[in-house]
Formats: sequence, C-alpha cells, structure tokens
Amino acid sequence: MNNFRTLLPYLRLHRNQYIVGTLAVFASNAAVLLPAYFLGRIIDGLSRYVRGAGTFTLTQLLLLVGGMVLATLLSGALMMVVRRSIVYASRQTEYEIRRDLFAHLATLDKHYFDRARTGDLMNRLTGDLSAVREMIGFGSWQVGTVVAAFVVSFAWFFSISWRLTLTVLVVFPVIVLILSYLSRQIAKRYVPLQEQNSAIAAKAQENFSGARVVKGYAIEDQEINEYKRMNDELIRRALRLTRVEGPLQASMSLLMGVAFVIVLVYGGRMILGLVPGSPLTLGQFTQFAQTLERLAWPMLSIGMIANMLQRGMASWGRLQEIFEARPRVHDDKRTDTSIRRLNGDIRFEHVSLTFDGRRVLSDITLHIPEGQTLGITGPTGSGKTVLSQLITRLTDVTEGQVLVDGHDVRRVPLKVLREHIAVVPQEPFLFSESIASNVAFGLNGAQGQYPPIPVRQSVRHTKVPAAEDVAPDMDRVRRAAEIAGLASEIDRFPAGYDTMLGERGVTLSGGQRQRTALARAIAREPRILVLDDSMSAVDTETESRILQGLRQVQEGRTVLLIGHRVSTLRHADHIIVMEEGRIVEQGSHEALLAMDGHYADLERKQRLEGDLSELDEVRLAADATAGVRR
Ligand SMILES: Nc1ncnc2c1ncn2[C@@H]1O[C@H](COP(=O)(O)OP(=O)(O)OP(=O)(O)O)[C@@H](O)[C@H]1O
Repeated sequence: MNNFRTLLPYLRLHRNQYIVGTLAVFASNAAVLLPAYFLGRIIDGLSRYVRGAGTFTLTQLLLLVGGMVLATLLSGALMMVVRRSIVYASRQTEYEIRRDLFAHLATLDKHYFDRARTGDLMNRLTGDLSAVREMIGFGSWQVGTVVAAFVVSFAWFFSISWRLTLTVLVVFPVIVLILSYLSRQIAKRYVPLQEQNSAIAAKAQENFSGARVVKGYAIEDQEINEYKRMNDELIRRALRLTRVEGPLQASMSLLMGVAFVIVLVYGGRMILGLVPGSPLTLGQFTQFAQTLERLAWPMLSIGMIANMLQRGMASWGRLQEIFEARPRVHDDKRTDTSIRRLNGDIRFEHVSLTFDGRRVLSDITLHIPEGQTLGITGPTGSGKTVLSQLITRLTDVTEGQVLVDGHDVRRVPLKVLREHIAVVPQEPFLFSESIASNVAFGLNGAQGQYPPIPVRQSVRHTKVPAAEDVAPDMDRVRRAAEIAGLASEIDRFPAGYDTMLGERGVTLSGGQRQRTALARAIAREPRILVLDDSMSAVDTETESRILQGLRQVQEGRTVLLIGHRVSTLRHADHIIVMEEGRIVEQGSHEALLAMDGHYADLERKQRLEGDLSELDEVRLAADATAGVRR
C-alpha cells in the first residue's frame, strides 16, 4: 500500500479523467444489465398472455424490445467514454513517469551508474513501465467493471428474490479466500521473474555491445551456454508463476458453475412452488440467470485483474527504487549560486580519496595556475584518472579540498563547474549519430537552449516544444576537427562530417574515435581541459601534430594532460609522477630528467625503445635491399 501512495501524485494529474471513466464504467455496467430486465418483462408478459391471465400487446412488446436495443447502444457508447478517459489517462501517466524517470536518471552520478546494469535499467524502463501502465489503465478499468457489475447485479438479484440471492452468496467467502491466497503467491513469484528478465536483458546487452570481444576471444559457445542457463532459470521462474495463475482462473470458473447450479436447482424449485412464501415467475428466473451469466466475465477476470495489479505494483516498486536513488554528488545548501564563471586556477589541498575502504589518493597538494598545462604520469592504477575526476566532481574527496579559483568545488554549482570543463576520457564514448553531431555534442546543452524538464506535471498542461533540428555550428566543428588532427580523414569519407557512426562509434578506428572525442572537447572551448591518456591510440607522429595544434588551444586555458609517453608530456609547464596515489616526483621536463628518478627512467626506456624500433626498420630495409641484389 505504501507503494501505491507514491503512485498517487501521478494518478492525481488525471483525476478528472479517472473520475469520469469510473462513472462511465458504472453507468455502462448498469446499462448492460437492462436487456435482461426487459427480457424478463417480455417473457412474463407473453406467458401471462399464453395462460390467458392478462393482456400483452404488440406495442408493449416493441417498446420493451426498443428498450433492449437502446440499453445496448447506451452501454456501447459509455464503453467508448471509458476508453477515452481511463485508457488515455494511463498512456499519459506512462509518458509522465517515463519522462520523470529519465530526467531523474540523468541526475544520478557515476557512483550509481558504476553499479547499475544497463540491461536492467532498460527492462525497468520498458517491461516494468508497461506493467504499471496496464495496471492503471486496463487494470483499473477492469476493477471498476467488476465492482460495478457486482453492485448492480446484486441490486437486481435482491430486487428479484433475496432468498435466491443469499443462496448464491454462499460461494463468495470461498472466492475471497482463494483470491487472497493466490494473489499473495503471484506477488511473491513475479518479482524474481522480473529480476531474471533484467539479468537476461543485461546479459544480452553486454554481449551485443561487447560482440567484438566475444568474437575476438572465440567465447561464443561459453556465452551461448551462459545465456541458455539464464534462460532456463527464466522459464523455471515463469512456470512457477504460471502454476499459481492457472488455478486462479480455473477456480473462478468452477465457482461460477457452482453458482449457476444453485440458481437452476433452487430457482427451479421456487418456480415450481416448492419453496413456500417465495414465488418466482419465469421472467424473473430468466432475468436472474441472465444477470448471473453477465457476471461470469467479471468473475472470471478477477483472477486476471489480481494478477495484473500484483504485477503492476511489483513493477512500480522496481521503478520506485530508481526514483529513490540519490546522487552522492549534488548541489546542496553549501552551493554558492553567485558563482557563474570560472577561470581555471586549480588547487588540491591535502586531498585523499578512499573507495570502499581502499585508499586510492593520499595527501595530494598541488597548484595548477590558470592557463598552465600539468602533465600527469605514473603506472596504471596510480590514481591519475581519479585525481582529474575530483575536479569535475565525478566523485568527491574523502579528505582535504579541491579549489577552482579559490572556491571549494563543492560550493560551485555543478552545472557551472561542468560547463567550464571538458574531459576527453580514456575510453571515448561516441553516439550513433553523425560525426558533426558527435563533435558538436557539448555545445547545445551548454548554451541552455532547452527548457527545464517539467517534473510531475501533466503532459496535457505542458507544451512539448516542436522537435527542432539544431544544426551544429560547422565552423566550430571544422576548427576543432582540424586541431584534433581529424579533418583530413573526415574529408576523405564520402559523406564527410555527415558520416553516421555505428553504435559507440564502432565504424571508426580507435585513433579516430579518440580524436573525435578530442575534437568534441576542443569545440566546447572550455576553461579547463582534461586529456586522459587520449592519444594512446594514435602513432607518435600524429600525436606530435595534435600536440602542435593543441598548443594554440591551450593558450589561456588550464590543461591536465595524462599520459604514459614522455613525448606527450615534455612540453607541459609542470609534470607530476604518481605512484600508489601519491605524487612521488614533480617539476618541469628538464628538472625531472636532472633528478634522475622515475621520470628520467621512463624517458630512457622510451628513447631506447624508439632507437631500437628505428634500428629494426633500418635493418629490415637493409635486408630487403640485400634480397633484391641477390
Ligand atoms: N569507481 C571506482 N570504484 C572503486 N575503485 C576505483 C574506482 N575507480 C577507480 N578505482 C581505483 O582507483 C585506483 C586508481 O584508478 P585510476 O583510474 O585513477 O588509475 P590510473 O592511474 O588512471 O590508471 P591507468 O593508467 O590504467 O588509467 C585504481 O586502483 C582503481 O582500481
């Protein structure tokens, strides 16, 4: 029930539609039972006439038949009203919940998405949301139908014969018992089924997006087996649910049969005058039996409705989990909304960071003056990436503070902070859109072109802005692609900047992907630019061209250049070497070489590798020439 209360704000948005719909359900169910009443009147009139006990004219007959036709038409028309109100409202509610879920997911941070599985989220946004829509649409309509059918039918039953009605009523306590037991069982078995559905969706999603790895390692058979095992478990859980759904329908059907037998036997005895003081005419008997027959569908659908409601509530619980998730990093009462601009002076003061009890950064103190470039190097896992993530607040410090322009980053509004920083991550993510849109990705949102997302507002009162195709600023896109060393390659593509990328940009090479992400960051013209090992997939020659281009961009901007190659870092104003979350060496390229420590060692190794590969090339060329001479 607690669950249901959280759904109420959404239902309230369409209160009038639900009220009109419910009234129409009642009226329609009353109208649908009128033909049985008219039929009873016709039978009684005709039998009176046949027995010579009274008159029954053709006009009376036609009037009653006309009444039957009108009642049927009225009931049909009212059904249309139900559909237009309740079913429309449920579709609109589904839209509103989906809109708010997506907007809420967008506020969640790295911590949430590090743990969430994409397939599971997709299943919640599709399967679970549909189950909720069915519950509030068709489900609530059917609940209305059942309640209305029972109330109206029993009003008729009592008006015909209270004795016969009470006799039929004996089956109802049994119905309530069976219903409450089986619907509890359904609720218990449905959640594990949905969890397995999510796990399967996540597995499929990971396999499709990791298809190249799966094929590369020739582990298709292993994956097929694993998927089969998960599918077996899914069917086991689905059958477990079906085992309780089946008896629900069957027992309702059986009890309906029992009620019919009671009416036939007991009602028949009343007509024959075997029940003293309770006469029943043939017409009344027919009306009673027909009304009971009309009750068959609502009665049989109780099982289905209970099932739908249980599923809907369980699914709403799963959606509620998303709504209840809160980002760890967010604006709060410390946020100073007067901060609107940042220049890019960065300070780390005694910063430490712990992940799940494991210390990944220890006591980092560092100053990167505005407009300077900081090179960061060190072995893998030494904390280079997480250090840069503290500036964008993808995660917050455990101890100490990070300051930008003297403001603790926790006081800077998140939107302002992130608008001034562009990050090229280690594994760039591209969208399956054109290259131009991918490069221009960060531009539109930053300019605040979109109206705020209306939360918990009815779709009927919110104007959906016409879908506008915001054309990317091509001059900016081209300039950025030029600097990122990508322009000449794009020009060689037949569709140029309009080339559509496959999912995650798989139709580009690793180096091209990295440079597209680099161009995206450059196009944004940020105050702080973070390049996280973003030239690892390009050869040293391309890298030096990109670095050359970057030097113009770097002008006046603060840059964090994370890399393993000395060639990437050598022109930085200041370089730090990290190891196990600490800064173990720092200084300019020359100063670090003079120190003869880790950095100098790295430089020696890379120089030696370079010399060796040059030697190899010379040797290969010499061998080839010798081969030609021979
Ligand atoms: N979300 C996270 N949860 C838990 N631990 C994390 C998380 N992100 C990073 N770490 C840990 O923090 C440490 C530093 O990681 P980081 O990514 O900064 O390394 P890095 O120096 O950038 O390495 P590389 O050169 O391989 O990119 C690692 O031990 C890593 O396992």
